[in-house]
Amino acid sequence: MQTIVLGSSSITRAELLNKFEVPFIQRDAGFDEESLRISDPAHFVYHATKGKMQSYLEKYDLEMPVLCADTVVTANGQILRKAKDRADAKRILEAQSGNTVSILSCMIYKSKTIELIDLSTTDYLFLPFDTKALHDYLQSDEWQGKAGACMVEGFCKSYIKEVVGLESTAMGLSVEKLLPFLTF
Ligand SMILES: Nc1nc2c(ncn2[C@@H]2O[C@H](COP(=O)(O)OP(=O)(O)OP(=O)(O)O)[C@@H](O)[C@H]2O)c(=O)[nH]1
Repeated sequence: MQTIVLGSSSITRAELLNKFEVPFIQRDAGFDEESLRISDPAHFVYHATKGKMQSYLEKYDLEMPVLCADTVVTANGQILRKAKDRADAKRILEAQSGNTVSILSCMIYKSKTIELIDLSTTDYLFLPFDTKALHDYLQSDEWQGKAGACMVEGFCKSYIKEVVGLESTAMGLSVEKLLPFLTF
């Protein structure tokens, strides 16, 4: 399998590619999502991913295929992105406690021969988060750098009452959907 570029600074996305044994190098795409003024979650995550890809291609060529992605969490129709600080993380997590949450991940894979664009959603019905467990999680700083301050494989896992969709999508990269295209 050809080595690709993960055009992302995300540790989680790197861990996902390693889990699926996809050979890659990692480069930051260097796009500022804060520049986007889009309230619709699907539009936001798509344009953020397009922006990352465009930013990457301004700096690098396509000698190696490149993969960019973006993830947002939504609850009550709001976009819940990465928390700015612990208080923001508390607000964001409380919006998800006992609630239906959708996590949207968009990815764009581009090589000299193909371009794949995928936008997937994983829906969770969470039980109410235990107050002390939430406090301890907030003290841990694990919420930092995570869309929605959420870790579906970590803190949030024990509160999952129902789930529809891939866990990888919820973690930031729908790798299972990418794999068939890596041999093109
Ligand atoms: N471990 C973990 N990480 C998550 C989860 N949900 C979202 N994330 C991560 O949250 C981050 C969402 O922020 P993005 O702006 O999409 O990506 P980033 O980390 O800033 O990295 P770039 O691609 O360089 O922008 C990504 O790194 C996701 O992998 C989760 O449930 N578990």
